[in-house]
Amino acid sequence: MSASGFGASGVSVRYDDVLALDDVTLAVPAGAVTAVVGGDGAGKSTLLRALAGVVPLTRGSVRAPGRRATGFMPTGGGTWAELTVDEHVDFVAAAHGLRGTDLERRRERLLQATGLHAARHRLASALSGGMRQKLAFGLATLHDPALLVLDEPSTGVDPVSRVDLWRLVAQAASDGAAVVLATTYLDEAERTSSVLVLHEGRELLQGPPDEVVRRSPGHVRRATGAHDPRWTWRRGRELRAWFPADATPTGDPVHVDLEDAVVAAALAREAADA
Ligand SMILES: Nc1ncnc2c1ncn2[C@@H]1O[C@H](COP(=O)(O)OP(=O)(O)OP(=O)(O)O)[C@@H](O)[C@H]1O
Repeated sequence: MSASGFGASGVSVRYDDVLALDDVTLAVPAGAVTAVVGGDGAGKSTLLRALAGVVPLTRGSVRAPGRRATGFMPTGGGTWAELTVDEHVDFVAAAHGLRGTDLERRRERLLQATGLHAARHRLASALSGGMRQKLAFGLATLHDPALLVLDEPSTGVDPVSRVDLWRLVAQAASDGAAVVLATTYLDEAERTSSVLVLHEGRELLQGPPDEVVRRSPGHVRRATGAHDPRWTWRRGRELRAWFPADATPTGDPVHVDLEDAVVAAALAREAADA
């Protein structure tokens, strides 16, 4: 864990009989965006909830600044259907003890940054999905948290709003926050400082995106002939095939990106566990 940041060290979390996280370590430095990626049930939400201090640890430790200096945007949540945009700001501001001119300055900043000025008197239930996500982001950052934890902030959001949200995330990091987010969009993760790839609660790969790509196990090829469907996946109009490091791969080489690297790492782990 870096001295100027936060993170998790050897963290395990068990829910009854499910070991959701198994000995995971992650540094979340200030002034940078750190991504947690992985498939369904990989443990992304559990790790973020552990960092936000809302789930008890079974083992390990978390270095975090405490609730008052943490901003948490839960997946698909953080807003209430029956409150207007302005009422959300009032509600969250009250929870942080913000009032007076300081509150009005922060409200104005949120409305400007999220483009929600014209919608300030609208109920959250009458906002588009993208507007709701931007509101949730604005609320999570209203108190200028030192640690910002975002669980799939752009999932289900149209491409234009995704760009807007990403700009807000990058701005929070350049303003000095330690930002950690879960995402299923590997093109987003590719733009972060560091990526943790989780699979069934365990770390598969970790590091700067280009390093993760370089360290991806085995060979990835464009699938041309008949390949075992277990080791094949679709990328746009093409099929990809994965081969273990000691195999002789067939098919054209491809430019491996983070998405290929993550799939390759998951397949390698499945092959090793089989
Ligand atoms: N409250 C809970 N009680 C019991 N099991 C849980 C609970 N929350 C999560 N799990 C289990 O823990 C594992 C990790 O779940 P988690 O939600 O952290 O994964 P995820 O990577 O965020 O996946 P998704 O994107 O599908 O939410 C899964 O097997 C899940 O079923």
